[in-house]
Amino acid sequence: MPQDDTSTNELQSPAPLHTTPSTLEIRINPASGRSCYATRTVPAGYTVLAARSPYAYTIWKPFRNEVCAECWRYDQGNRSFLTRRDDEGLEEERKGPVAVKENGRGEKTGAGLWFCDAECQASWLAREGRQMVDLLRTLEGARRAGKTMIEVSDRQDEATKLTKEAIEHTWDTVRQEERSPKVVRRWRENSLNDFETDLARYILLALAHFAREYTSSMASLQQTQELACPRNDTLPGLNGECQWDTFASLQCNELQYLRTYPELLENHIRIYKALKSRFMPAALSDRTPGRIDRPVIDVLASLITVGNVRTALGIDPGNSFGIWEAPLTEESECLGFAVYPGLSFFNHHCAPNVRKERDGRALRFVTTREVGEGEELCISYGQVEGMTWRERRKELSDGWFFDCACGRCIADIAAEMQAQQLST
Ligand SMILES: C[S@@+](CC[C@H](N)C(=O)[O-])C[C@H]1O[C@@H](n2cnc3c(N)ncnc32)[C@H](O)[C@@H]1O
Repeated sequence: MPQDDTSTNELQSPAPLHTTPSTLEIRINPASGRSCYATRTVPAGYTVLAARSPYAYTIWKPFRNEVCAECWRYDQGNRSFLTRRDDEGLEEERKGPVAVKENGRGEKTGAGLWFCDAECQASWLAREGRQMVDLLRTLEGARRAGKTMIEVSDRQDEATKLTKEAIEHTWDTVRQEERSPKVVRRWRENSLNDFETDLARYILLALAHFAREYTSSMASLQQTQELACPRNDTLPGLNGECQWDTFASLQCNELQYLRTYPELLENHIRIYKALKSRFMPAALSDRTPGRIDRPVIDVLASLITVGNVRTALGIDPGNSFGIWEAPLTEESECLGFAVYPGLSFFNHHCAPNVRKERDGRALRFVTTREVGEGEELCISYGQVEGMTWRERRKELSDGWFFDCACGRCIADIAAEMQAQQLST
């Protein structure tokens, strides 16, 4: 999983969480794809873009009961500040039967949400809706008992690399299988390990947001809409808060990622099967509480397609930001990852002019120096600034699957070539 150095440690005087769309525009950089450019001179310390909340995210299971699901506060494993769980304390307001399930050991399955207090809980519920708690709880029912950490093995050699055709063929087989409702029902018997369940939570959040956007636009427009995603060359609106169309237009790194970690294809398929089978309307009808909104569930079920799940899985590597324990040190824990679609059009530079500032679940991008009109606005994807160009390239190629074409690398390579020519 690519990681980055997002942290609050650089936060001195928090800039306002406003977005300033007129400050930047997205254009194509021939060497690195879509990229953000300043439309006017921007002073140092200026927030060029911000998002209050990610479109989709996950907190890794080992940290789930140590991190507030709303403000992402983490206190080195101390849990005493977390006083509320899931929708605890709100039971009396429920319309239907309580959606608590039991696992094989007779323990209650929760939704995996812990909050500092009623205020954090209320903020989360106001944004995500109470039915999201039930959806997460339903998904948690698929989690295999026992402890499984992230399972990513060492890189494979060339001979074992997956091809695009092999990936397509594998997914086509899944598409064939799912034609039979009986087969899909059987998929419900499969359980997921922790890594798979955590990735499935991220996908579920994204698709639940999509379903909500879709149903509300249906309600307001009262006309049929096209569910298909926009093409990959779409230039999105410049707003830190985004919808599915911007999310789905992010660069997909499925092939590069699976070629590096081929065994993950199996995890991806298990995740898809769990989502598909557990959120079938029929599967939910006998289990979910009265407050789950049927139209949203029906739309959600229809959005759990091979295409949409692959989109979400392919976006994670290369676009997600690590949620790092702050302040950032060598020992900081990576608590999870989050995708903020509006912020994913910033390219990497080995001498960046924009820094990331995480403030709770909000992320803002702030200039580190004055940036001239027309200049590219770039962040650093990792902590590579102190490395040689060869080290930087390796780090970026290994973690982010691209050969860096930033101005600093081009200049460093050119200087080395010139020095070599002079010495011969
Ligand atoms: C988060 S996306 C940035 C937006 C992307 N350019 C696009 O068109 O969607 C990261 C991807 O942008 C490209 N990229 C970013 N910085 C780059 C750089 N310095 N050199 C080459 N490619 C870069 C790589 O393909 C990388 O995987």
